[in-house]
Amino acid sequence: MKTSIATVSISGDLREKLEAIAAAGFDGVEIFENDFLAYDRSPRDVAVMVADLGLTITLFQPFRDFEGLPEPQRSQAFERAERKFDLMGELGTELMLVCSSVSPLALGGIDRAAADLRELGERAAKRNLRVGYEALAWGRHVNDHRDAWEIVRRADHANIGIIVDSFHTLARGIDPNSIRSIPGDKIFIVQLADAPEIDMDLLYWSRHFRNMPGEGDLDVTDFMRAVAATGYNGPISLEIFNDQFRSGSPRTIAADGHRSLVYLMDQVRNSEPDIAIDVPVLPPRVDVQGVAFVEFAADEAEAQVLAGHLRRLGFRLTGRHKSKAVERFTQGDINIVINTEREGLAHSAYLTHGTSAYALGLMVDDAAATVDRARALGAQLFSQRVGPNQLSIPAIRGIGGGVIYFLDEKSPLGRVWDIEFEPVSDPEPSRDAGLRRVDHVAQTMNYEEMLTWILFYRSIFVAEKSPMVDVVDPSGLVRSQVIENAAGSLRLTLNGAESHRTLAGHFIAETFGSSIQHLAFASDDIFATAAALQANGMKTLEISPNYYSDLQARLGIGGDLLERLRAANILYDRDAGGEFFQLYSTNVGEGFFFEVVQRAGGYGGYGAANAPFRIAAQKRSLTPATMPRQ
Ligand SMILES: O=C(O)c1ccc(O)c(O)c1
Ligand SMILES: [Mg+2]
Repeated sequence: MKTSIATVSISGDLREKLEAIAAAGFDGVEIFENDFLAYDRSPRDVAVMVADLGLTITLFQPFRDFEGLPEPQRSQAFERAERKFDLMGELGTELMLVCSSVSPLALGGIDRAAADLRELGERAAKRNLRVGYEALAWGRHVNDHRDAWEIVRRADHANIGIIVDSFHTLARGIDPNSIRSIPGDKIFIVQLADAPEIDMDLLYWSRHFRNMPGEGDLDVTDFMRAVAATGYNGPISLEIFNDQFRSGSPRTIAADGHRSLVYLMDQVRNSEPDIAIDVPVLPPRVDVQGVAFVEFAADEAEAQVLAGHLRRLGFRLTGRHKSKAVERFTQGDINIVINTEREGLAHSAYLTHGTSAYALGLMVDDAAATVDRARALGAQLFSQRVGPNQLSIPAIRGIGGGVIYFLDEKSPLGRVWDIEFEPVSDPEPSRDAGLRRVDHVAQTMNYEEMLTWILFYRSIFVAEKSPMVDVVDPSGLVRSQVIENAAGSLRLTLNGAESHRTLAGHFIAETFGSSIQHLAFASDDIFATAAALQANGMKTLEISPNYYSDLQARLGIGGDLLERLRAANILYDRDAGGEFFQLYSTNVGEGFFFEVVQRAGGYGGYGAANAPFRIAAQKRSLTPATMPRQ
């Protein structure tokens, strides 16, 4: 199946757009007329450029306000179409999109529109061109693909077909299964876009908030399944109007687009096994069984400081790497690795970001298949020279240039600790604090990167995203999005900072880029954990007394429980499923921190209601010299 993307989806001038589109691996491109008009080379030059990049032009668009006009506007519209047919000849493209009219002059009437399209088909046929008719969701008389199809059917001309666009259908809540009754060869091209669920004017929503399939909330897979059922085998083409993408990196946006189509077609193939769909077979989405380890890069001095934090959290030094400057700390099922090597990626991560949690190890069923899937989805593979007593651990690059390693039980990877590490007993053991496993990993990034990473995680792993939550930092908004699986064995929170004055923004600025900002560990008894942490000399983040007064008013928490929460600086939340308890470390460096949580019952959230108060407390505890006060 051929992939395509509209030039309007990418930032830059026409050359930059086309280069990024070719580099991302697309077969074709829709030339959005304004992108051509704004460019200063001739149509023939553009045709050569497109061909030199190995692309074909799948569509020229849009031709507006054509059908249903009275005279003299009707004749003028045909004249206008002839001029655009001339241009298409020079560009070397044979398909034009006519979108349904929004003109106040348009008269409406299905037969009138059909007659106009039939005549346009006659004119197009003389030049071996074809015309596809698309219902805009806000079209004056035609705003539903079912009406567009009836018009195309009545036009009854070989050179006239329909163009379906997932946004226009899904945004209006039209059942995409109505596409199944359209003959596949009358669908001239399929345009795809997703969008976040926002209640707003259709035109504004479409022009500013579309995003790549898989990044939003529309059921684009369901739409594409219906298209596939018609036997359609032309190009699938992204048409994404998005303010962020217009200012984003052309290469990144184009690469995300290509990934979204590979992912989408994989989903379609899996859900329509009886339809022959010409796309490569990928290993299935990967079920993550848990976080096997988190690896920090540090120098020797900072490794000591970090080890101190870990010991106060109840971790013990339990292993030393046989050939590298790497130590393993454990508690419950949690493994924390500190890497102080002077070469390799850990060292470059340290030089770039300072002490940082630059790598994540995930336990999966099949590490090799995981990397195969990730590669097919355009992820960058990572490997380093393997020394004696070392396994070659399959890995890909993740957020901020970090790494995600994969371990499995079916290969020696599951015995990595025995193979690569020498057991040691901690010379400075602290009290076990009852931390059982990693509850979640929080990654902070610039807001513009969030969609990229949402798509990255969702396309590779079995994971869903929950709605975006706005978290109020005293100095600005931070947007938070959860990626998690049903079992809760993969829980990632992605935080997008829009301002450098927020805690998240400060962290990105000080550590030179996106990375893991906090690790949350699960306890089965947070009060016992708090007592152990205190015995170990750990300082927890101090929460304002005002917070506890409100807890009493808001949730009716009183008496002994309120006192115990207040005394241990534990935050509390409740949802329909159960209760949630959280406590925080003070900052480790420039905004990194640890969290301890207890989920009682089936609490499914992350304490979003508490975030503003926790962030305010963290900002109070940062040194005023480095952290701008509001
Ligand atoms: O927003 C628009 O006008 C517009 C134009 C052409 C399209 O294909 C489309 O889906 C929307
Ligand atoms: Mg469209």
